[in-house]
This record gives sequence, structure tokens and C-alpha cells, in this order.
Amino acid sequence: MRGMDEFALIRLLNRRGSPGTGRPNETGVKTGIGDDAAVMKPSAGSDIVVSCDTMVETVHFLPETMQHYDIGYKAMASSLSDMAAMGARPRWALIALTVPSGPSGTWTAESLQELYDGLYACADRYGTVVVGGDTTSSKSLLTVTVTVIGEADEDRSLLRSSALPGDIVFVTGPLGNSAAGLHLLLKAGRPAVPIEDMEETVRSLVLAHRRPEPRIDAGAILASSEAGVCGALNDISDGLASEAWEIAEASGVRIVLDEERIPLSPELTRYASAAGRDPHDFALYGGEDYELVGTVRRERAAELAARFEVAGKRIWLVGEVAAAGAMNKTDKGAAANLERAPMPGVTLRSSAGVEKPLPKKGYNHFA
Ligand SMILES: Nc1ncnc2c1ncn2[C@@H]1O[C@H](COP(=O)(O)OP(=O)(O)OP(=O)(O)O)[C@@H](O)[C@H]1O
Ligand SMILES: Cc1ncc(C[n+]2csc(CCOP(=O)(O)O)c2C)c(N)n1
Ligand SMILES: [Mg+2]
Ligand SMILES: [Mg+2]
Ligand SMILES: [Mg+2]
Repeated sequence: MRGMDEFALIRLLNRRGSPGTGRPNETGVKTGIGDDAAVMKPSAGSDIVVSCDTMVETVHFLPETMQHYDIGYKAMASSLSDMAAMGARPRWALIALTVPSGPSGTWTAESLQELYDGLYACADRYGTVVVGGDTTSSKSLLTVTVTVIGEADEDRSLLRSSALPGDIVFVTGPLGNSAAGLHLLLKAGRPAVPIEDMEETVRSLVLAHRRPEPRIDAGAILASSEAGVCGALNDISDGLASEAWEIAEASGVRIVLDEERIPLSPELTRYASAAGRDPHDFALYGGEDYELVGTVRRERAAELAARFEVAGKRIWLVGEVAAAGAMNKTDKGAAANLERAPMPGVTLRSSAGVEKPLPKKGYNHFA
């Protein structure tokens, strides 16, 4: 980035402005962008819920995989997804942007504006107000970090540690599309062409990769269920296997996933078959789906599924929670396998009822 100073860039990127003192009741923002810090008023009876996530050029995106707008949209969406995973309502966001300043940098004021258009579009869609951020230069790579501040009804956040033996495991959507979209983009070495210009058959996979949607509404339904109906909740950033392991470890339980119940889109199945890959590998280990995986008390699972249907959505029941170390005694083969499996943990059950330990595998920045 050259030809514009830091302060002009901040003004340009945030030209929509944050509401400041104009509408504090609606947005809760008393002081937005422009002072040393933002000042917000939390709602009465709420807990504050905060998280941040970073996207790094070359690690989370390449020029071939994402358009500038998509990078911004996805940075906001993946950060908001952690609010959904807590059953929280996102309210405010801060954006930390680090831009390569060297002569070789490909980032211009125009490309950064597109990235910010994506950030703001996603924030607007989920009722989140950008109240500040930070802008710095770097030698080589662009990074964008979004911090989200949300609210949950007091003591009603949905935690990874709340799964109980007997619970049913659910997910909020088909898995593996994003990883397949990435696989396709990297394999095909395609330029970052607009989604509208892609063939119909691959569009949904690429869209899932570039423009994930945080499942804020699903999180809200789960959080508004009677206390204790929803057990644990997590969002799927690193792959279903990895996220299920996080719940299992935090809750001290064993999670059993039924392989044939894991929802796969027809597009994924078709793509995997053409690429000679098992579609379950994309779903279990790919990541960046930003769907939710959670548990619900067994006797309330049907009622929860019905609540989603009333809201025009659905959940897929994909397994169950067992006590750590418990095993299916009727299946000798499974028992032998499980004896070797670390407990708590996650197992994958085939349609024939055979359970195998599911490796704690998925996206890991340092593995
Ligand atoms: N550098 C860090 N310093 C302090 N806490 C951290 C740091 N990195 C992560 N954490 C904390 O560790 C926990 C797990 O973080 P992690 O990033 O794995 O979860 P996530 O954001 O849901 O997953 P993902 O980043 O894959 O979307 C969170 O409580 C997070 O705040
Ligand atoms: C060019 C390119 N190569 C690989 C990937 C895949 N990828 C990167 S980070 C991540 C997990 C989520 O991130 P985090 O854990 O940081 O929240 C995944 C699945 C990609 N998106 N782009
Ligand atoms: Mg994180
Ligand atoms: Mg998360
Ligand atoms: Mg991760």
C-alpha cells in the first residue's frame, strides 16, 4: 500500500462511520470510531461475550481462492461464528488491519475498500456495529483480525463443557462444502473469478468457501431453549472431528458420530467422486464450514428439531454422547478398537454398527 497515509486510509475504509452519539439506544454505541477507544452500553441482564479471529494472507487465503470482498466477508463471518457458537448476539466489532507496505505489495486503497465492503456487509447483515480497530504496516503479508463483542442472557452462554452422557449430537448444516471448494480452487488454479461466472455445479462449493454465514439464528434458537435443553455447542472452523474432540475433552465424555448421518450435499458427493476422494474426509477434517455442532438432551431432541423447522431451518441428528470409556459390549470388534482408543474421545460408527476411534485430526496451524 502506497500513496495514502494511515489516517486517510482509516477514514476511507470506515467512510460509513460508526454511529457515535447519534443512536445510542438502538446500537448501544456512545462513542464509535474516532476517539482513543469506543464506549458502549451493554443491555441490562446480559453477560458480555468476546472473541477474536485472524485471517492471514497465504494461510487463510490466496489471490486464487478469494476475491477482496470475500476476504472481508469471511473474516467477519468467521469471527461472528464464535458468537453463534456461544448462543450470543453479536453487537460490536473491532477490525485490526495489517497491510504490506513494501513496493511489491499488491494491496491498493481500492482493494482494501473492497475488503472493507465485505466486512461491513457481513457486519450489517448480523446487526453488528464496527466501533473501532487498528491499522498498521507490515513487510509482507496482509492480516485482518476481527474482535467481536456480543451479549448473552446472564449465565445462558452455551459452553463446550456441557455435554452429558445420553445427549444426542446435532449439526446445523451440510459439512465439507467449504473444504471441497478450496480443494477445487487450489487444484484448478483458477483466478479469483466472481462466483457468478463459475459453472453451476461447483458454485455452491466455492460459495461455501468464500462466503460462509455464521449461524447466529441457530445459536439464538439454541440459547432461547429452556435452560439445560441444549448441552454443549461449538462452531466448525477446523473440521467436525476436531470440534467434536473439543466438546468431548471439555465435557469429559465420548462422542459417537454415525458416519451415514453426517449431512453431505449432493454437490460435495459429486465433486468428491470425480476427484477420487471420500466426501467424509472433507466433512470430518476439512473445516471452515462455520456450521454449529452441539448436543441436546435426548428426550428434547425431537422438540428442538421441530423448533428449527418452525423457523424454516433444520438440524441433523448425527450421533450420541456416551460416558467416557463406555463401549458397545455387543460388538467385540468395536470393543477391541475402543480399548486402544484414548478416552474421552470421539468414535465414528459405520452403518453396520462398527465403532472406530476418530483421529483428532483437522486444521491445525502447527501440525
Ligand atoms: N494467543 C492467545 N492468547 C490467549 N488466548 C488464546 C490465544 N489463542 C487462542 N486463545 C483462546 O483459546 C481458546 C480456543 O481458541 P481457538 O482459536 O482454538 O477457538 P476458535 O476461535 O473457536 O477456533 P478457530 O480459531 O479455529 O476458529 C479461546 O478461548 C481463545 O480465546
Ligand atoms: C490458501 C488456503 N489454504 C488453506 C486453507 C484452509 N484453512 C486455513 S485456516 C483453516 C481453519 C480455520 O482457521 P482458524 O483455525 O485460524 O480459525 C483452514 C481450514 C485456506 N482457507 N486457504
Ligand atoms: Mg480462534
Ligand atoms: Mg469457535
Ligand atoms: Mg482453528
